[in-house]
Amino acid sequence: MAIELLMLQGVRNLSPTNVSPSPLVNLIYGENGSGKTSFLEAIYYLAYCKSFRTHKQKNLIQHGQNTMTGFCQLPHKQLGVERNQEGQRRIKLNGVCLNSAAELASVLPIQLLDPTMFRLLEGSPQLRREYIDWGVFHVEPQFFGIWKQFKRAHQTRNALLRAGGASESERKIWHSSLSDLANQITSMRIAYLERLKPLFDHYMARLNDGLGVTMSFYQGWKKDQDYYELLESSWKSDIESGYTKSGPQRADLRIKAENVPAMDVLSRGQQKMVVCALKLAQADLYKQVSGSPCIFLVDDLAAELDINHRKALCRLLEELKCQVFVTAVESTQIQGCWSPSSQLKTFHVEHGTINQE
Ligand SMILES: Nc1ncnc2c1ncn2[C@@H]1O[C@H](COP(=O)(O)OP(=O)(O)OP(=O)(O)O)[C@@H](O)[C@H]1O
Repeated sequence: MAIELLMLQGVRNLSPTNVSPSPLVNLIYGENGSGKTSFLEAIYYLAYCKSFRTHKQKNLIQHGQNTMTGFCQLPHKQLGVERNQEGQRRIKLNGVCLNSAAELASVLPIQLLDPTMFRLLEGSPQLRREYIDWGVFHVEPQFFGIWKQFKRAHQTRNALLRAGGASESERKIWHSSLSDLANQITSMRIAYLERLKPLFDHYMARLNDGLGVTMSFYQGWKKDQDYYELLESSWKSDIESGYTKSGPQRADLRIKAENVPAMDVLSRGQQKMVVCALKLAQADLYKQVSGSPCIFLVDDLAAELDINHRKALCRLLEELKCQVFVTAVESTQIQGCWSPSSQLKTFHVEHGTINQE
C-alpha cells in the first residue's frame, strides 16, 4: 500500500498541498514550526479521522478557515475526508460516503513513530490493548464485531452491578454470553501475539541486542481460571465495586528488560527502540497476512536516536519495502541513512509550503 497522490487544504499552517510521494522513502525537512508534523498529522487523519497529537480535531483546521480536506490516491482506491468547524465530517471511499470512521480501519494501514512513542510502554494498558487489537483486527477481521458485542455485554453487566444485581437466571445468561465472547477475544489475542513474538525478538535483536527485552501477555484475569466461574464468584464483590474487575477489558502487554518493567530501567532512547521493534513486528506480520506493507509516519527521527540506531531503523524500514514519510529539521540528519534503492524523494517545508527538491 502506498499513497500515490496526496492533496490537502485548510490543514493547520499548510498551504494547499499537492504531492506525489515516492512509493518508498519520503524525507520532509524544514525549520521548527514549518509544518512537518502537520503534514504527517494530515495523513494520519485520512487513515483514522483523528489526530495523533490532540483530542480536539477542530485544532487541525487552519485558523480563519471553515473546512479542511484531505484526499489521497491509493492503488485502485480514492479516499477523501472533510471536516468543518461545526464538527461535521464526510468520508468518501471511491466516491461513496462512509457512515463511520471505523469503516476506514483497513483502507490505510498506518504505523506511527513519533517523539512520544515511549508512552506505549509507560502509558496506560489501554494503549497497549489498542496496539494488540490493531494487529488482531488486521489478521482476524471478525475481531472487531466480537469486541463490540463484548463491550455491550460488559456495559450491561456493569449497569446491573450498579443497579444492585439481577435475577439468577438473568445473571447466568449474561455471564455465559460474556465469557463466550471474552474467551474468543482472548484466544485471538493470544494467537496473534504468538505470531508476533518471534518477529518482535528479531527486530529487537537488529535494533538493540543485549537489552534482554521480553514480552508477555496478561489476559485480564488468571490464566488457568475459567472466566464464567470467575464472573459468577466475583458477582458480590463486583456489586460492591460497581464494575467488572476482571476480563479482556483489563488485558495488557507486559514488556520487561531483564525481568524488570522496561520503563523502569531503559533509557528514553532504548524505550523508543523497543517501541520501534513492536511497530516493525506488527507491520511485518501485517504484510505477511495482507500481502501489502503498512505506511510508516516517522516524526523527528533524530530525536533521541543516535546515528547508528537511526541507520539501523532506516535499514529495517527499507527491508520492509514500505512507504515511509520521515521528518527532520535538517535533511542531513537522515538523508545519508538510506540506500540508493530507497527511491528517496526529498521535500522542503517552509512556512507551510511543501516543495519537492
Ligand atoms: N489551526 C492552525 N492554523 C494555522 N496554523 C497552525 C494551526 N495549528 C498550528 N499551527 C501552526 O502550524 C505550525 C506548524 O506546526 P508543526 O508542528 O507542523 O511544525 P513542525 O515543522 O513539525 O515543527 P517542529 O520541528 O518544531 O516539530 C506552527 O507554527 C503552529 O503554530
